Amino acid sequence: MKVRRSERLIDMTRYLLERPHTLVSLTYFAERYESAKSSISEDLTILKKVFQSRGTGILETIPGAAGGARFIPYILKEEAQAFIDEMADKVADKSRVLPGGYVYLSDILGQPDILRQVGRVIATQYLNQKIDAVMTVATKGIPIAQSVATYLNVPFVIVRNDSKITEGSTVSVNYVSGSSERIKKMELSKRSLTEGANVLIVDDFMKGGGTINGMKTLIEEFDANLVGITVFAEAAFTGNRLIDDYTSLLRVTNVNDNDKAIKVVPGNYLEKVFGAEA
Ligand SMILES: O=P(O)(O)OC[C@H]1C[C@H](OP(=O)(O)OP(=O)(O)O)[C@H](O)[C@@H]1O
Repeated sequence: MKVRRSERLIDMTRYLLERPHTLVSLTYFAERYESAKSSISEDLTILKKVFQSRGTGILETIPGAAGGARFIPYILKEEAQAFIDEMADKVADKSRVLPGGYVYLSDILGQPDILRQVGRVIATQYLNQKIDAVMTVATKGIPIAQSVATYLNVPFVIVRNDSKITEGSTVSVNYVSGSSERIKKMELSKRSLTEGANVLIVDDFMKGGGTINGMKTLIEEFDANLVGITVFAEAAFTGNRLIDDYTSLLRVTNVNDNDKAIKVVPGNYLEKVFGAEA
């Protein structure tokens, strides 16, 4: 039985939002709603306009027999800026200061609504780039990687600091933990990445950059390509930071575990993604 437009629009919206970066054919929708392709095209035009005006994302419409629609989630600069400012206020709490210049983030990055926004913000930075996998290191980076991977609709791979029989054969690299000057090892299952894969690195926190640098080395070992590095927060680091080309949502500019002082400002995300006037 033919489905009314109001019902089609609601169901199409859900269907497309659950399948970001995926081309859904006109034929599929026409059969799903037992409606003419011309009606579906009109539906998609309505969705395209509303998604754009409400800042939901881009609805690419591809014409022709093999045509269809592809939903690309993004976040508008104003919404991203408001979220980053809100996170800066949340993190700038002296009770979060940890020894060694680290900051306690697990409560913030354990909240689904915050993780959803973090994923949307980071995915927006890479929406026009070919990403085959999102990489992070266990443990605290995992929820961020899962959220970004959901918005980009690609797998995420987890680098580990310990060997597990359940990971099968692995590639391992030694790296200098930038903060502690200690040699550490990280490894990734050989099944995780294929040669030439385009990889995005994400993590919750960067201080000396040694962890990120270790993941960069792993990507080289797989003959894969590093597309970008984005972290939720970076700490001011006076040493020789091992990473120079990265993006951060927040920057912890002043943290002192003696007097528990902490100052948090927006990182370089807004400028890198939306331009200098951000
Ligand atoms: O830039 P660096 O000086 O290398 O530090 C950044 C590391 C340290 C910390 O992880 P840990 O707390 O060591 O590990 P886990 O995420 O498993 O808690 C954080 O999640 C980053 O991965």
